[in-house]
Amino acid sequence: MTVVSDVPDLATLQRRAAERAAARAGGADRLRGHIVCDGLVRIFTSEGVEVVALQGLDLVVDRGELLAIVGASGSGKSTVLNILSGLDTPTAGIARVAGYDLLTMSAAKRLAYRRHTVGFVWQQTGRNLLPYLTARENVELPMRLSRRGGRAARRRAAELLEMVGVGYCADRRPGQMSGGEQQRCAVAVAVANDPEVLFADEPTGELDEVTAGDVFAALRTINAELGVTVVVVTHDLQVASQVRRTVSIRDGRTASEVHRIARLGADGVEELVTEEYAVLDRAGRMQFPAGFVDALALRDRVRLTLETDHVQVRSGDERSAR
Ligand SMILES: Nc1ncnc2c1ncn2[C@@H]1O[C@H](COP(=O)(O)OP(=O)(O)OP(=O)(O)O)[C@@H](O)[C@H]1O
Repeated sequence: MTVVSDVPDLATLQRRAAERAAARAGGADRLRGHIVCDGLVRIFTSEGVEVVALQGLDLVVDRGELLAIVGASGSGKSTVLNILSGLDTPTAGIARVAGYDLLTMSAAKRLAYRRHTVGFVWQQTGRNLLPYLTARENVELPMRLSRRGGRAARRRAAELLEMVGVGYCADRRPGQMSGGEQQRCAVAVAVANDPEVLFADEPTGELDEVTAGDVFAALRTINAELGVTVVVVTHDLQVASQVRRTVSIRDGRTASEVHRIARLGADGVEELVTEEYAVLDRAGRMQFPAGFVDALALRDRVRLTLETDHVQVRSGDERSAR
C-alpha cells in the first residue's frame, strides 16, 4: 500500500488512476462522462429577487479523473458542488453523476446516492470528524453505519490512514492532530465506504501552503490507488500545479481549463507542461481569460478573422485597427 511520502510523479499517478478507474468501470471504453453537467442552471429566489448562480454550466469529468474547480468568490463553485453532491437541486439543465440523474432522483435514491456513491471533505475540519472518536474510529464509523463493522473495517481503516500518510495518528482524537492531519484523516473517512466520487469543498482553505500540499498529495494518492474520481473546489488559483486539470468558473459558467500533461522534451526526458483552453459551449460562446482581455485592452466588440487553421481575434477599436 502506498503512503503519501512515497507518492510518485503526477504523470505516473495519472496512468495509475486511469488503470484503476478502468478496472472499476469494467473497461477503458466505459470511462467517459462519470460526471456530466450540460447547460446547468440554478436560480435562487430570496425576498422576491432572483439570483442566477449558474447560467448554463457545462462540465464533463471522466471516471478516475482528479479535477479542480476554481473561481472567484460568488462565481458559483459551491452551488455546483452542492448540486453534484445531492444537497441541492438544479433549476434546469442536465446533471448526472455515476449514472444518477440529479434532477429527477427520488428522495430515497438521493439518500442512497449520498451514502454509497459519493464521499465529501468539507473545509471546516469539525464538519468532517467527530471530536470524541480517534482517527481510526472516525474512519470505521461510516463502515459500521453501513453494517460493515468488525475486523475487516478495522483493517481497512488502518490501511486508509496509512495511505493518506497519517497512520501514526490512528489512536489520536482530532484535538490531538494538526489541521492538515485532520484533513488527511477526513479524506480517509470520506472514502471508507468505497465511493465512486469524492467531492472536496475548499479542503485546504484553513491550511498553510505546505500543509495544503500534503492534503493534495493525499487526494492524489486516493485517486491513483482506489481509482476514485476526485473533484476539488477551491478559490486558490495555485492549485493548478497540484492537479492534472483545472476548470475555472466565471459568472456561473465554465470559462477556461488548464491541463497539465506529460510530454517528452527535446532531450528525451518526460516533462509536465501546462496548456490553457477556453471552453466553447454548444451555442458557440466562449469566455476569454481575463489576462488576455487586459493585455490587448479588448472591450465591447472584437474583430474576428477566420484563417485556415485558427481564428484571429483583434481589438474592435477602429484606431487600434489602423
Ligand atoms: N441560497 C442562496 N440564496 C440566494 N443566493 C444564493 C444562495 N446560494 C448562493 N447564492 C448566490 O449565488 C452566487 C454563487 O454563489 P456560490 O456560493 O456558489 O459561489 P462560490 O463561488 O462558491 O463563492 P465562495 O467562494 O465565496 O463560496 C452568489 O451570487 C451567491 O450570492
